[in-house]
Amino acid sequence: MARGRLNSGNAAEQDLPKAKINSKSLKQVVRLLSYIKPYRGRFIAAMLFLFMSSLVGLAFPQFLGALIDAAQGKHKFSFLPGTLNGIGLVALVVLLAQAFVSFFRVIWFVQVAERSLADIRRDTYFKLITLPMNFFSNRRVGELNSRISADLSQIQDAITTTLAEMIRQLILLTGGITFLIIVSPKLTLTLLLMMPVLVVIAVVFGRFIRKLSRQAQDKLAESNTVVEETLQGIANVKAFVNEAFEAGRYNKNLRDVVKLAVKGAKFRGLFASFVVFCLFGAIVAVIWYGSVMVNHHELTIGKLIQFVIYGVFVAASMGSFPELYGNMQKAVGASERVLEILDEEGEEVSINEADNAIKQKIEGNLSFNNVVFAYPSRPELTVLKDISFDAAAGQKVAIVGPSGSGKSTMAALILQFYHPQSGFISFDGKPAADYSLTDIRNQVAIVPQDVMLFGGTILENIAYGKLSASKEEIIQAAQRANAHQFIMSFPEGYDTVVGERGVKLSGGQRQRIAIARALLKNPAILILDEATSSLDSESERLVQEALEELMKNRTSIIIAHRLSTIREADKIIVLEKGHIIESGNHQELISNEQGLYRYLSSLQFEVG
Ligand SMILES: Nc1ncnc2c1ncn2[C@@H]1O[C@H](COP(=O)(O)OP(=O)(O)OP(=O)(O)O)[C@@H](O)[C@H]1O
Repeated sequence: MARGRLNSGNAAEQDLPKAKINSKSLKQVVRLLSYIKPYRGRFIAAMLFLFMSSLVGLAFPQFLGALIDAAQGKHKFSFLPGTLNGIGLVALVVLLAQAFVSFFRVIWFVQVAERSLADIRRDTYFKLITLPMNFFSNRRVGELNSRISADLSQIQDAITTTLAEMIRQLILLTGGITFLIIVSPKLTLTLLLMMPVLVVIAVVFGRFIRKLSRQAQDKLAESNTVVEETLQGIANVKAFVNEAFEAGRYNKNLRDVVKLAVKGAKFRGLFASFVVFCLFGAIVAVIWYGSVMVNHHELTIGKLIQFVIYGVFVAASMGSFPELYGNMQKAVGASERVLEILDEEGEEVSINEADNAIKQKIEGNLSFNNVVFAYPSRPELTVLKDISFDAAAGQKVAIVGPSGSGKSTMAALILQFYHPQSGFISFDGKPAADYSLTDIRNQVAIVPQDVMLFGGTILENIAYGKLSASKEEIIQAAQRANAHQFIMSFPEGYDTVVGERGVKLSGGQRQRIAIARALLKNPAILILDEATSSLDSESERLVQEALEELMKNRTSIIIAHRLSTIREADKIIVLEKGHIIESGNHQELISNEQGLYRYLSSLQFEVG
């Protein structure tokens, strides 16, 4: 039982790191708060209502005091009616007003937070997907994902709850203390001397207990690792007859968990006794001293009760600050991480589709001019060393070479995923820098090795090549890509859902979908990253036919793994360790007895 409580708590929330709140971090938060600007009218109204409902909350002890005094025939509150019914009626009206105000306050805060958060989410997501490729090689997808989910949820909580709650508690605290002083400065002094000490002790104690419970949690996780390890390696455990050893290991861990949990329980018990003693002690002390004052006619009973309730208000808001502050720290940390993404330099891609339309046409002439390149994440390894070659419009150029020689890197450079450290790539004789990024990517298509299909219909997946394509265009592309027949063999045809929750397509089928996609895009330059995994001969024939169709009338750069498919290429470039060591057509290269191409060919088929 004790452990159940000890281990409770929202793990995900606990995991979010807290940040220091200082002027720099607050500036960051203010920047993020600028997302509230479009909804500021509603935000201000919500703040106003929050203010009002907190003030009305402060008025309730007044009503209670007035009611009790009125019951004793005393009329101490000049601004309220003197009769019991009169006071009750006013209280009811105020209550209704309070309910009304609270309703709108909550709704408006949520509306503002949801809308501005959706804006932040949209901007963060768009920034993420337009960041250069290099950004992604240094980060894990899970980490980026958590920024969009956990971090932004924390900020959302801060706007909807924490901020409002902090303001409310601040009003209750200052208002409460003010009323305490008005009711009885003497009693207030007694209370205020006790309270901060109690609150500080409670907070420090609470923190210590939380630390203990976290330790117990860690220990428990450790013991679970033992279970996991032994179950995974159960064959080993059995083969070595180590059951007793593992049981002993687990048992020791469990004993530690229990020890920690019991220690935690002791402190928890102590804490509970302390709270009960101090809390009730404080109340008893105040009531005792207050009663003495009532006896001496320094205070009415109504005022005493009022005082006790305000005292509870003040204590409760003092007690709520540490948690609110902790949440604020988490939100500040989350804001910093989100802003980090928003501040990154993105690629020049517009969020408006219309802006990304082709402005400068590319005929298909491509050349590499003394290109030298190392990945920014691994600057010490020069992947491409002084690469120069030309591909005239409509030509087929194949790139071959051992694994790791830099073939895919060349494709990444053509697509402008990265930029050379020296040298340049040009299209139709003009350096890539003279074109807009979207112009280049819109006119270059890639059929990758591993075709990624999105969870959607086959139709949607093909249309990814040209979002504006009509169904007829899509079907036509599928027919040219030898994909129509297999698509129609599914009961739902083009509306068949693919991916995790749908039909799983074979490698060859996925490739033909990718070819249909590329056909629809109709690029001037095509990059074919040949699949390494071999298909069966029928599937291979269908894919090869589709590829031939796709390569017609455009420049094709073929990253070839099977040399049989590139015999007809206009030019073959042989790459080794980032250098072009040979180039020419098949006949020329094969006649070089010492050449790498001839050697690679001999490994794959009889030299002809
Ligand atoms: N994102 C990256 N960051 C850092 N280094 C990379 C990255 N991608 C590839 N490399 C390195 O660049 C070199 C060339 O890789 P590349 O993928 O271009 O070779 P490849 O010729 O296409 O190989 P394969 O035939 O196996 O696909 C390799 O040493 C590889 O480790």
